[in-house]
Amino acid sequence: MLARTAQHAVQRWGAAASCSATRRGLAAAAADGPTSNQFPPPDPSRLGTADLCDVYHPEAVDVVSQPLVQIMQPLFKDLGGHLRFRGKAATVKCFEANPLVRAALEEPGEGRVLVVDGGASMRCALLGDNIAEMAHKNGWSGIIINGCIRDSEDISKMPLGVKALATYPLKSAKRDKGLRDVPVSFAGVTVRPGDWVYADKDGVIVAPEELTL
Ligand SMILES: O=C([O-])CC(=O)C(=O)O
Ligand SMILES: [Mg+2]
Repeated sequence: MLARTAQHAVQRWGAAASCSATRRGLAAAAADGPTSNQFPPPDPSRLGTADLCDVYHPEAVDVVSQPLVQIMQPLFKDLGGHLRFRGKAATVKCFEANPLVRAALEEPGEGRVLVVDGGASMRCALLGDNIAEMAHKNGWSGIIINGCIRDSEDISKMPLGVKALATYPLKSAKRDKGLRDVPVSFAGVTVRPGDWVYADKDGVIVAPEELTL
């Protein structure tokens, strides 16, 4: 994988400059002058989804391939105070009931991302300010919900990544709890517990292993 990573990085950022420049950073790349590629190398610490796609999904959209990463369809709104977040996935599959969402976010997050398949219901919210506050305090890095949240004004100020389809003011039911830590499929991807999720303003990508740039 590393060889493939390096190879595609070189293709994108220019053979002459990128190998050394990627390591030495933007300032050094600029100092290389005209031999530098017109695009600066990415900041590897950001792990931006576009830069990750350039390396791990190198084939163009019109080429059928089986890349390492999956890209979620662009269905989600950025509703948390953090636009960029990443971490290992934990999952919940539920429909119009959020007890398992609460239970998951009550656990130590250890930098994980909770991925919730709420069946795209537009009829209630699976997350509100109380649960989101708890998630932040427990060390979750973010939450992605195929469904709705509420208390969104407060959640937008929290240092937590939150992506969801929409906001809706009605709370969910508490029966028919659903399933915890099963594979979930929505937005064109399948997320398995333990996969790595990378989210930012551009979108969400999912990989079976931790990615580096
Ligand atoms: O009660 C709920 O289901 C969600 C909610 O509003 C909160 O966490 O504040
Ligand atoms: Mg609330």
